[in-house]
Amino acid sequence: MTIGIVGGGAWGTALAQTMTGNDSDVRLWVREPEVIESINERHENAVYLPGVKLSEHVRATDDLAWVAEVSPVLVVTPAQHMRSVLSNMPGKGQALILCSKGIEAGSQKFLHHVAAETVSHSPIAVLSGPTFAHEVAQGLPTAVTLAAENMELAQELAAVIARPALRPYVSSDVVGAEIGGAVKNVLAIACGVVDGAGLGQNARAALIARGFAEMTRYGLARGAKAETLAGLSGLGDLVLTCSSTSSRNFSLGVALGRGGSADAIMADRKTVAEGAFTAPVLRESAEEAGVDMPVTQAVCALLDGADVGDVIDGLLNRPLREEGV
Ligand SMILES: NC(=O)C1=CN([C@@H]2O[C@H](COP(=O)(O)OP(=O)(O)OC[C@H]3O[C@@H](n4cnc5c(N)ncnc54)[C@H](O)[C@@H]3O)[C@@H](O)[C@H]2O)C=CC1
Ligand SMILES: O=C(CO)COP(=O)(O)O
Repeated sequence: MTIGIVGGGAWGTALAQTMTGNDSDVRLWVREPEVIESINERHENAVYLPGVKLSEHVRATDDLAWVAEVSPVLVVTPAQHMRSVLSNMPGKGQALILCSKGIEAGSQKFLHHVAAETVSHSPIAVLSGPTFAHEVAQGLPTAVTLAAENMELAQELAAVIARPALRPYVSSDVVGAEIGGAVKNVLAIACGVVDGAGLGQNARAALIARGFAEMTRYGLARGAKAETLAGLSGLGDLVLTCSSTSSRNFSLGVALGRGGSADAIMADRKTVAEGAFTAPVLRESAEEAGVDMPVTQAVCALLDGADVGDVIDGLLNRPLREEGV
């Protein structure tokens, strides 16, 4: 079988390599000519996933129409570029599996809404969970949530993408799967700040737990199911990303916690730290829904240049409250 992938960053490339595992061919749409050359000539994505040998069954291309001929197509662009990329993709009823994590700035739309608006007639699913690209590319065991409103579609797609070391769990909670992935990126920045500012392991655990409470409040207000938020795409990914400098979001937070400015830190990077883009959109969306998200607000303040000590004091000096709300 042939699988399409749109987006040749670390995650799109890792998924491409993994998908070849069932004797499948992969058509991978890549934006940068030098990355296409690196994948097709040297079987490595030297820019975004260096050091991983790719199968000859991965063919990189700049021809979106060629990728769109097959089904399913995994969509792995940065969240803020999904609309512009998909609006150039011919809709042929191919199933789309969205693997990006974020909320569209400006519209506050979740990515399955963005995809539905840009590619007509495509059934849509979301793949999300604790998945560092470099580990998946090495074939290390990984479990993900695969959500589609139509459970039969979710099961069908799960069978197509399952591999010996990639285990999808199906769900019909598309909104929940998206919210977990989007919100955890923001919380991972906060956990990185705790690390960078030397606040200790207790503070990090507190932040994970209170961050999860925040994710749950927001998720429930937006129609997610609690069990999805407590699953792989929510709590699972939150724990992963809040624990390791392998996370770009966590490492952005570490640099902020050491007193760096967001603009300067991100100017040096080619890779995407989605939480920096999600945080202000999430804050707006939460305010509209009447949901209190103090950690998200703190991350927004830090990204806007607030002093780390002041922001931490602000969080610690909030009125005492009941835990379960
Ligand atoms: N890297 C990882 O371990 C994982 C990443 N993700 C998600 O996958 C999505 C893609 O992230 P990565 O593959 O890690 O990207 P990356 O950080 O490795 O690479 C950046 C990507 O952005 C693309 N890009 C830059 N400017 C663009 C533009 N104007 N239009 C379209 N594309 C543009 C580049 O071509 C490249 O593919 C993100 O939403 C991320 O949260 C999800 C799970 C794991
Ligand atoms: O989403 C991820 C792991 O599940 C990757 O996290 P970062 O984008 O923070 O590197």
